[in-house]
Amino acid sequence: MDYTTKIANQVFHHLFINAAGVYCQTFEELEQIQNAPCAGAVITKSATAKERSGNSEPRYFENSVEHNTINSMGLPNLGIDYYLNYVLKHSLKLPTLFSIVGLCQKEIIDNLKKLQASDFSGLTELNLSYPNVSGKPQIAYDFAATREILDNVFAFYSKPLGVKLPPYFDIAHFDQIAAILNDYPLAYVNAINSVGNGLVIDPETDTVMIKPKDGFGGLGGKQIKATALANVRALRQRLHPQIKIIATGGVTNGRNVYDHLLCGADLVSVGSQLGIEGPTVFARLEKELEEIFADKGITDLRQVRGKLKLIA
Ligand SMILES: C=Cc1c(C(=O)O)[nH]c(=O)[nH]c1=O
Repeated sequence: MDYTTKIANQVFHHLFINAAGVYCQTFEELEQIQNAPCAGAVITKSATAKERSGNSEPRYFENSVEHNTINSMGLPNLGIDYYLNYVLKHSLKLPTLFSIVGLCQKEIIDNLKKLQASDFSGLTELNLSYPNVSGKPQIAYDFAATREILDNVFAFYSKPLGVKLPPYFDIAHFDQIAAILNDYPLAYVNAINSVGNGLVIDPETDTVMIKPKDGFGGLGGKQIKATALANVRALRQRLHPQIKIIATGGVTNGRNVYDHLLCGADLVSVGSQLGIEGPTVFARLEKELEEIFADKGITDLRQVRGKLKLIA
């Protein structure tokens, strides 16, 4: 199968990319994705202006039997300069995306001004969907704040930009966020981030699994697949066709990848299952996907992308 896919100035030869936050904290982890068979791209951990240690532990739990995770990492990262150094100083095998975040609008703008002034020429992913530490809703759940930030960003940022979105659960919200995003020259959207503020309990001890926020954390893995598919589908139906879609959420096997393609995904990112299985996951997913293509006689991605069928 020819997986060649273009987003802005980047050409991808495989569908898969790590989800920001997974296998991308350090040079070593980033290189493991660069060298992983069937990986199509790499993205950095969402970077703040300065290094952060993140929340207290335990802050992550994976159920490898059920392919589910919960996390409240608290934005640990080595700071924007570390990741800039990585993308500018090393010969990168794959298209490498730069994830940016800010605990306030000023930090977002300052981070993007630094990228704008740098020699980085790849795709930037503005994460609008991390749990906001100041107790307000996540940025992308505040539609006025989202519009304000994108107005301020596109007043100066001229390099290709995508945004990472949280899951939406209301048709009116799909309509509202798409109407905002369609007003900007976005290269892509990445949907979805973890499903916010879930709760997992240890049956042995009647205790929450993670310490931060009294156990509330972002959900990932199999449990969020239906929500992820719906968000990819709803955004594909509403966004201008030039805004591409990186699908994230619930990918644990080739069928899930196929379903995201049916919903309109251009690329597919893997988070929880990558963390559970390691970088060999991409080759397994691609093999399983090709078995499905063979069964269905599919020889071109255009026969699948966006081809979800409805019931007449
Ligand atoms: C950037 C912080 C994020 C984090 C985190 O560092 O806690 N966890 C997520 O599931 N998604 C995020 O976007």
